[in-house]
Amino acid sequence: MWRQHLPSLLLLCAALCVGCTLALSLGQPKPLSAIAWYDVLGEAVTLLVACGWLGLVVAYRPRGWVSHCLIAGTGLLIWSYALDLFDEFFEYVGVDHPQSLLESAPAPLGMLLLTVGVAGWMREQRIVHRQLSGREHFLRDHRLLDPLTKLYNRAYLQHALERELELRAPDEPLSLLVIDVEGFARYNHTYGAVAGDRLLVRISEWLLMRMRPSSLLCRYGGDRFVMLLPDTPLPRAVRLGRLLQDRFAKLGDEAAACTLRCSAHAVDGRNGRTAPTEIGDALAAHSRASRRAQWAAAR
Ligand SMILES: Nc1nc2c(ncn2[C@@H]2O[C@H](COP(=O)(O)OP(=O)(O)OP(=O)(O)O)[C@@H](O)[C@H]2O)c(=O)[nH]1
Repeated sequence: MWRQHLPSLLLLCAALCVGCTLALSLGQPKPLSAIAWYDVLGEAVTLLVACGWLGLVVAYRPRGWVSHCLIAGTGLLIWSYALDLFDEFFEYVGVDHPQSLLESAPAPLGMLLLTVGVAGWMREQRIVHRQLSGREHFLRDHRLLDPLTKLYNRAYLQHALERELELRAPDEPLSLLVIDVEGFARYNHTYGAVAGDRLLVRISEWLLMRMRPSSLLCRYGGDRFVMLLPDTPLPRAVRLGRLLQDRFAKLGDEAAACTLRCSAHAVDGRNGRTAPTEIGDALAAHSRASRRAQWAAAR
């Protein structure tokens, strides 16, 4: 993100160099005994904090007038604080007025720009919040969210897969990962449905933290989740499934009563294969694989 702000940063550096050169050329160094070190400490920390603000703005803000105001505002404060620090080490005999003008005038202007920038930032946040809550209402009204985990539900999965099949390039790989919590019925029975609900929410959050932002996690129903993995060939989806199974097994605590079973499926989407067919086949293959594994374990 910071590269977008390179011109503003270069301008700020140039202005600071000019300010420091002027301050150096106008002032005489003070003897060490005349330096007030507590003032130096306080002013240096203030300067560092202002630099930290600037760092946060350039690291996280996109380009635009709000960012320009924030950068210019913090830049002017940095200028003022830097010159303020300088006059702890230099004295300005006979040039007091130009020096104090150089040092003091930018601070109120910087504060003004910062205030305008922060007001713009808050306005942006209100707009983003309004849009997000509008989207959430839409999803809830159209029954596309699972009420327990707040993940998308099976209707949304079908809709998302249909869109993916329509829009993706023909050679772009696409996979589905079916994830089942084995032993969940026993867990429910032992600890109660409320604890079961809590475990489902925990597992959904755990899964969300382990997937790429472009993937989509849905609660298909009961203890079954489906992850839609765009741009993912089957072997990579298989590896992800194994990784999730292994990591979940190492989680310990109450989740140790259950295990995850994952199975990956390549989505073809050709020869008239629709989203419901692909999802249905993936779930059927998953159930067959689970039954086979359970028989093998029971023998
Ligand atoms: N607490 C809770 N339980 C649920 C919810 N939805 C479904 N269940 C229960 O989840 C269990 C799912 O059953 P199964 O799929 O047989 O569970 P399992 O023991 O993991 O069996 P396999 O997946 O076949 O290994 C049932 O007991 C359901 O009553 C829910 O929202 N909350």
